[in-house]
Amino acid sequence: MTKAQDYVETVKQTIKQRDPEQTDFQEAVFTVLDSLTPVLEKHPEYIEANLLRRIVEPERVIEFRVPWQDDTGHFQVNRGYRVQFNSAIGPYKGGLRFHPSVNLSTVKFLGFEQVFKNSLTGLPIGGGKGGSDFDPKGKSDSEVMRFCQSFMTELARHIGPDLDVPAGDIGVGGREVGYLFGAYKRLCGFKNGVLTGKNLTFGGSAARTEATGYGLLYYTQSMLKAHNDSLKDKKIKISGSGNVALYALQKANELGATVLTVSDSNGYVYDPNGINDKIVQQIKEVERGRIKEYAQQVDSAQYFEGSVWDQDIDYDIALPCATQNEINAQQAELLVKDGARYIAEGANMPNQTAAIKVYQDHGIYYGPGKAANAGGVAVSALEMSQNSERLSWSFEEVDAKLAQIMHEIFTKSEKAAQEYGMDGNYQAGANIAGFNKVATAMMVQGLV
Ligand SMILES: NC(=O)C1=CN([C@@H]2O[C@H](COP(=O)(O)OP(=O)(O)OC[C@H]3O[C@@H](n4cnc5c(N)ncnc54)[C@H](O)[C@@H]3O)[C@@H](O)[C@H]2O)C=CC1
Ligand SMILES: O=C(O)CCC(=O)C(=O)O
Repeated sequence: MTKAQDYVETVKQTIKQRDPEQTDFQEAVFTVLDSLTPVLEKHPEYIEANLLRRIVEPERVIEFRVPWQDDTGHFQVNRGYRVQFNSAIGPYKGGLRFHPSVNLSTVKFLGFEQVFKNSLTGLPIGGGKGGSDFDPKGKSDSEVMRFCQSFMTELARHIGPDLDVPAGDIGVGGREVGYLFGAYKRLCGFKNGVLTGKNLTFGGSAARTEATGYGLLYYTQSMLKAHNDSLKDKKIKISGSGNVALYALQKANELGATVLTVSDSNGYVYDPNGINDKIVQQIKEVERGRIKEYAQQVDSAQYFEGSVWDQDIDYDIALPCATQNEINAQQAELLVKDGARYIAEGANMPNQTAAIKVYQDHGIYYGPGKAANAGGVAVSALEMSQNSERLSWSFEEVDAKLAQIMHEIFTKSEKAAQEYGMDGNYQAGANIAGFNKVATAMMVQGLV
């Protein structure tokens, strides 16, 4: 074992011992650490400075009670979190997730990923993430509002436009960001740089709603182009039907691909003629319905219970846009068998580590979430810029910057992989390129 390998193993063991139950967090961290061994060989000063041990420890973890009243008058309690992971290159930045599965391991894994993702955007944002085990599904607007108000009553003291700037994630969209902003304003006054993903009427950015899904397709375009390929006439499988999935679908249709599937946590719809994004938008964004309603409206579509990744059909590109660990090794084997050659992650960590190994073994081009889905946070950072200068840019201007940023993220990752002799390994490339900037910043800031 080299000194670098030995150091990486020691850091991994420390995490396993200190937080044995945080399996999602461990998965995210180990994937990054494994990519960094060659960087440590080249930079022994990072080992000397115990940099990895510091980088895997959040700067601050906030956990709080969120009491709220439901429509029947009963008092309910949820748990709220904000993990302020790393502020080496800018204020903490990252979304809030409201979903019953949220726990400390979830927000720590998401916060850790966010550090490297935000670095890859080239914009001055550190990494953070938060959320709650509150489930907005099935709740009335009034219940969601009361929950958001209570959540912000505690969170407000920990955030600010130059300190920590939350946004949306699963279960937190425009409605929730609006309620959270209203509550913050009553406590601290109108500072629109405190949250992103806001409504356009009070400082939201054009194209933020579309940014993660559109950005995913811009990244995928760059990846295909690197292999003299294009999206035209490609068959795509998308999972999820939320914010990321919907706008990935819309952009894929616009770019001439055929999207065969979308899904939710109950099942998926398959339409060999191509999924119509306007119908999905109406069902999910307007009616807040379930995806099976699509098959009730479109003759050529069928609805199936279960995971879309168990469906056996030929296709070219996989875009998982639902949630973490949605694809296991067996499902990855099926993807290979079905002829898919590219996979780019709209969701955060949708592939289990064993699934990624399958892609590597079969030469499937794999774009990791921290690169492929960075478009959302990139446009959030552009929203912060617009708030600071008290101006609003046009949709076309923001969209053009987004496309440029996604292209640069792909190129940076590709080059970093090449530099370390791992040509075509976009996962290692993204981890290394994201790490380099944060590492340099931490080294010159002394013991932080
Ligand atoms: N909203 C954003 O700007 C960004 C989101 N992401 C990631 O993208 C993913 C999706 O987020 P959003 O679209 O914003 O959330 P959303 O709440 O709008 O949609 C989530 C979607 O995933 C589906 N889903 C949730 N749990 C599932 C499960 N266990 N199995 C199958 N489907 C499931 C839901 O039915 C829904 O269609 C998450 O991993 C999130 O962290 C990443 C970057 C930015
Ligand atoms: O726009 C943001 O700050 C949040 C984006 C996010 O949560 C993510 O990239 O996973």
